Amino acid sequence: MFKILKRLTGKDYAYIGISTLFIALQVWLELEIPGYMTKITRALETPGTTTGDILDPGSKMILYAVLSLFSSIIVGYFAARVAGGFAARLRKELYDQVLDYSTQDITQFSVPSLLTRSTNDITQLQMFIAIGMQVMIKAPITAVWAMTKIAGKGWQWSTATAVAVVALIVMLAVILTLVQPRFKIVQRLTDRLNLVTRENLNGIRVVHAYNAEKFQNDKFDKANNDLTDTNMFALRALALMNPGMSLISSGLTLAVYAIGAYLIDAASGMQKLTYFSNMIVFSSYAMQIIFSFLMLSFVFVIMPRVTVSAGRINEVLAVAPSIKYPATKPVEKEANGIIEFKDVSFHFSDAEEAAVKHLTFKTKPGQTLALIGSTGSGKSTVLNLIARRYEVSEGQVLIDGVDVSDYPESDLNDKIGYAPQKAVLFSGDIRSNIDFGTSTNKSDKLSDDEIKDALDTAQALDFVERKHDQLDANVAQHGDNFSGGQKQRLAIARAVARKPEILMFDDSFSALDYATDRKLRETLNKKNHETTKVIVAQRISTIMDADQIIVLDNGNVAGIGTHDELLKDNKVYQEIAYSQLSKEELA
Ligand SMILES: Nc1ncnc2c1ncn2[C@@H]1O[C@H](COP(=O)(O)OP(=O)(O)OP(=O)(O)O)[C@@H](O)[C@H]1O
Repeated sequence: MFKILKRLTGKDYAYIGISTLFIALQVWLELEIPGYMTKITRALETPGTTTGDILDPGSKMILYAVLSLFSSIIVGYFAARVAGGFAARLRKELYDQVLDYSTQDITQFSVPSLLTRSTNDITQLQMFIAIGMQVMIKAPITAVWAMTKIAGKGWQWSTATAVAVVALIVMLAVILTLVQPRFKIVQRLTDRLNLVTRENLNGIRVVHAYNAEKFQNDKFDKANNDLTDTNMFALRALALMNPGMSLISSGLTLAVYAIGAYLIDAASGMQKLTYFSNMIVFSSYAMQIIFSFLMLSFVFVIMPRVTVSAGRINEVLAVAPSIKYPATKPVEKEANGIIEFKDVSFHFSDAEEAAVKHLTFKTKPGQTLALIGSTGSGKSTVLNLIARRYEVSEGQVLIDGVDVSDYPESDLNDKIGYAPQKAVLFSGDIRSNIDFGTSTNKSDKLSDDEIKDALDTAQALDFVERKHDQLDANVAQHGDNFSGGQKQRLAIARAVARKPEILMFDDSFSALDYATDRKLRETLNKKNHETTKVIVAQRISTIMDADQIIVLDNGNVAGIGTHDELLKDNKVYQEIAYSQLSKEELA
């Protein structure tokens, strides 16, 4: 927790300092009030007192109460500023950190857990700072100040107050020991509930189509009930705090009056009046002390959760992105668009077998490299290795003669235009989805003609032009208002518009009909003949014309060559080819 609070800035500490001054003022004003009460009590007991004698201390009491209210408003304002600003900075830091994570780093936490950490967990901390600034500073000042005010007014009363304070501390300690471990579990179960809900909402169509509502509901109920049960236990334990506090404060009042009754009874003459007014003042200050502890207990109620939340946020901040990029640009040794794999193997950390084994190949600029193989054979992994989304386990991946790990991130990204297997679109319009991100190869703002040219290459122009708003046509979240094939074409256009040295298509042509698939490749070859193209495909017809085809089989390289070469003597390739096309079509 303290580690995370180190992020408070000098300005925050200045605000905390100002708040402390106003809190001290507030406490002083509040502690002055019982003094006026004594004056009023004494005046009432004194014969010949007029209304004017009571009006003066009475109006001062009201004035002090109003000033105290204004002080607390000012403190509240600064507390909100510090807490809100701190939460915003922390959220940004967390977000930036997560954005730098590689796919593998993210799997350490899971997406729903990262979401809970950057929302719910940060809100807990924000609340803690806001309440803490008002209460944690005020309570000790009030308690100590009030104690000095009552010191020497009667050891019997002081002993009663000390007993009440010890009873309070013991009660808080017991309850918090019970509650703290539960809150740790609560945050984990909140992650789980988030995960199940997210999964259900994302897959809602499949859930309905398979009549799987009951199965999914049961999953949700389990996550929900687990969370509720754990929360209930913690909240029930915390609910004991209020009655416990009432019991102790009422017990103390009772003790103060009982002791007072005994002392007054034993005293004589004016001494009786002194004891009486001392008792009134004492009970008022004693309540201030107990009230300070009551306020502190609010902090202790949220403290267990906040400690867990701070730990969870620290966990994310402590995981440095596993892929590090150098800051300076390397000197390229070969022409643009040359990809070379030197005996590359890659192993997922949680997998038994390598996903890619001993792959060696080299492309020429403008060439088309194709990857084919059954599902799970390692094709997407090869693309991820080229873009350094994954770090090789063995061997070396080079682009233009330089190891990919020697490129700064943006330089490497500038070289590559990537259309992923599952097209990813962002809410906005077509223009913002095609003119996406930055690259040294394109202008900051693409002209309509450039965007249309990319759409034309991707065979997407016809359906975009049919839209009423054309380039300004709305794109919903995830591109849900477009068909699968349309989404893929828009994703291809986005990659093409980047004008990279290397274009990578991960099964991007699978949702296209054969004619569009062929036309797209022909246009690509014509307009982007200098660009190296890497195509992952399941269909032989998509890759037949490639300059180099790599056949993958369960991570192993089953063969590398042209279509004719592989068809002649590569068993795996022959199997795939003959299962899709006739001998005449393949010839
Ligand atoms: N994040 C991951 N963690 C562990 N193993 C993974 C992960 N992603 C993929 N794999 C495994 O690595 C192997 C290669 O996966 P890859 O996605 O490269 O296959 P692919 O040939 O592209 O398949 P497809 O044609 O179905 O897209 C598979 O066995 C897969 O189960």
